[in-house]
Amino acid sequence: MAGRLTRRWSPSLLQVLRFPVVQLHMSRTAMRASEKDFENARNQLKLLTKDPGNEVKLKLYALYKQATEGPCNTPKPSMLDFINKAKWDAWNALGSLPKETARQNYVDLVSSLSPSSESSSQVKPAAANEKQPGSENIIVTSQDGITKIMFNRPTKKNAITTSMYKEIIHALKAASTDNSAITVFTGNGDYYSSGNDLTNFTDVPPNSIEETAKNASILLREFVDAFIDFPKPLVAVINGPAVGIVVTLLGLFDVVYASDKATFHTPFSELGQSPEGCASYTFPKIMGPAKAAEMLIFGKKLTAGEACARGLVTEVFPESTFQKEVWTRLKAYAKLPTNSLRISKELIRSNEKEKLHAVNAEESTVLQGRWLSEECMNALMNFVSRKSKL
Ligand SMILES: CCCCC/C=C/CC(=O)SCCNC(=O)CCNC(=O)[C@H](O)C(C)(C)COP(=O)(O)OP(=O)(O)OC[C@H]1O[C@@H](n2cnc3c(N)ncnc32)[C@H](O)[C@@H]1OP(=O)(O)O
Repeated sequence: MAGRLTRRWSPSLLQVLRFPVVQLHMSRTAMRASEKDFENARNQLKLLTKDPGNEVKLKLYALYKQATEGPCNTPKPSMLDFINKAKWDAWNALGSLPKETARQNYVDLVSSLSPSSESSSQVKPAAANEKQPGSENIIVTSQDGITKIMFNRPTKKNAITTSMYKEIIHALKAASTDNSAITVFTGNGDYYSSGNDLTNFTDVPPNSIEETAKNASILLREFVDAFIDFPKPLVAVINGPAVGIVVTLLGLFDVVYASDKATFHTPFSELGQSPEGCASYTFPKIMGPAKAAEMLIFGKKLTAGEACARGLVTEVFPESTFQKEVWTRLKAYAKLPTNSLRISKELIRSNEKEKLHAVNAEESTVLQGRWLSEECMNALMNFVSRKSKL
C-alpha cells in the first residue's frame, strides 16, 4: 500500500491532514474486520481503475499503518520533505486508535470506493476479482512491486478448472498494466499444481462433447497466448509437485525457482493427450530434443535437481529455506527499474513471439482432436473412477 502513495503528490497535500478519520472510528466500533477482510480490501484497492484522490490515499495510508504497526512511531520528517511529512501527519493524526478499529475503518473506506457502493461509480475492480464461482481458487495479491498469482485449491492439489483458466487470463491482463515490476505464480499447499482438472471434461453430455472440446481448445489457446504476450518478467515459485500444463508453461517463464520437494511431470501419453503450452517447441530448445522427448512423449517425471540440470529450472532451494530465500530475492529484483526489466524481457522474447503463437495454435488444435479420442476418454474415465492415478 505504501508504495502506491506515489511521489507525484504536490505540497498542497499538506492541507489534507485534518480529515475526519475519527468519525469512521466512532461509527464502526461495534464491527471487527478479520485479517482476511483486511487482505481482501488491500487487493480490492489495487484493482481500482480511477485514482481516488490524494486525500483518500492519505487516509488509506494512515489507516493501513495504524492497522499494521499501531500508533505513529517514526521521527517526524522535515518540513521540506513534503510527501513524507503529509503521510506522517496523516498517520500521527490517528493518535492511539486501536489497530482493530483502524483495520475496520480501512476495510470500510475501501468498500466505499468499490463499484457496488452508492458513491463509487468512479472505480471498477479488475476482472480477475469479479465475483464469479470459483474465484477463490486463484488469489491475486500485489505487494513490494510483485503481483502474485496463487493457485488456491489445495484440497484438489491446485488442479485448474475452466473458470480458473479464465481468471488467470484476466489476472495476467491486469498484472500487465499494474504498478508491479514482476509477476509471480505459485501454489498454496503441498502442490504447485496438478495441472488441468481432469473432471473438466467428464460432466459433458454426449451430444456436447465436440463443442466442449472446441471451446476448451479456444480457451487453451487464449490462456497460453496470455503467457506468450505477458510483458513483464514472469517468475514461477514452484513450491511442490507440478503436473501437466503448469510444467509445459514453464518454457514461457523468465525465471523458475523450485523447492527441492518439487517434481515435474508431463504424463500426456498416459492420458491419451499431447503437449501444450508451447512445450513442443520450448522444451527441445531448452533441454535438447532427446531430453524433451523423454518428458513429453514418455512422461518421465523429473526431480527439481534434474529439471535444473536440464535448464527448465533456474535454481533449486532446500524446502526449509525456500520461501524465505526466494521472496527475499524477488523483492530485491522488484526494486530494479521497471522499464528496464520490461525492455530486457522484450529483447529476449520478441524474436520468438510469432513462432510461439503459431506453435500454440497448432498444439491447441491437435489437443482438440486428442480430447475426442478413445485413448483420452478412457484415461479420463479411469481417473474419475479412481482405477488409475498417475
Ligand atoms: C481449457 C482446457 C485446457 C486443458 C489443458 C490441458 C492440460 C493437460 C494437463 O494438465 S495433463 C495433467 C493432468 N493432471 C493429472 O494427470 C494429475 C491427476 N492427479 C493425480 O494423478 C493425483 O491426484 C496426484 C498425483 C496429483 C496427487 O495424488 P495424491 O494421492 O497425493 O492425492 P489425490 O489423488 O487423493 O488428490 C487429492 C484430491 O485432488 C484431486 N485431484 C488431484 N489432481 C487432480 C486433477 N488434475 N484433476 C482433478 N482432480 C484432481 C483428486 O481427485 C482428489 O480429490 P478427492 O479428494 O475428491 O478424491
